[in-house]
Amino acid sequence: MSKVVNPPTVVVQSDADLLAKATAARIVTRLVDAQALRGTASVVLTGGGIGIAVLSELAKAPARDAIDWRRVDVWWGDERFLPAGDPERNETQARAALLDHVPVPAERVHVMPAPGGPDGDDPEAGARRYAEELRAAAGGGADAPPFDVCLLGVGPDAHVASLFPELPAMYETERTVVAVHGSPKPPPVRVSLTLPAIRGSREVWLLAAGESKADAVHLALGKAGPVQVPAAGARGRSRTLFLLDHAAASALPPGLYVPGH
Ligand SMILES: O=C(O)[C@H](O)[C@@H](O)[C@H](O)[C@H](O)COP(=O)(O)O
Repeated sequence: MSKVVNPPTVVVQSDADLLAKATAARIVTRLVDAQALRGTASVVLTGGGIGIAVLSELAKAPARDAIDWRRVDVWWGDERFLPAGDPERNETQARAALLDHVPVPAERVHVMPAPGGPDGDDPEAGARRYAEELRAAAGGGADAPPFDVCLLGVGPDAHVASLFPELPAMYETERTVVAVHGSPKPPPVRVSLTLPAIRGSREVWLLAAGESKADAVHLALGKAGPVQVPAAGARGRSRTLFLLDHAAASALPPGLYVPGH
């Protein structure tokens, strides 16, 4: 079967606040539609400012209860390898922003490893265990489920999840989850989905707000390769959205998107 990847769609909001609200609304529709089609829905969460702001807006959105939270699987695109409960963990922030406020069953919240857990202090062992969890959820011999939506923040260096330019994880073609050492964004040790796992998603949504992201967004929509520009390699099987605010879209050539209000 030939693999056709649709070109990304760019959607621009006036500022970060509206971007977070509009993305939250979009998540409601996406997960409700997935449940109507397949019974369950799956979402991959991201850390970072805009990613957590989206979760806070989702918690506040009156329509959030249109989602049957008992049938949602929650995964992470990356995690900072810090002890459970650490305020800098993406998990801790996602729980405070959303997961503590909606009835997702604990067994459907697929937390990435933390030091001091079943893997000791070994992020590689944790990555292997998370990969097993993905394989078990996917069933049928697949390596990872086709996530309904994979949310990814974008860094100023065009990183997504904990996939940083030129680091060994960018060369991964087999594994779905890897440990990352030497992350330029603190903390240095992280666990991350790889591009092969991300690309198995039905939809990938890249979120960026602020002028510091403008060049990264420009490169990610150009012809750059994913080793240098990880965001250029993050694409969904059926759809890829770049959800931006005006500042993050400011380096894009005219004509790439329809200017909003
Ligand atoms: O653990 C993390 O920090 C991330 O998951 C990371 O990939 C983040 O999404 C980007 O760095 C964007 O973060 P900001 O929105 O805060 O710039």
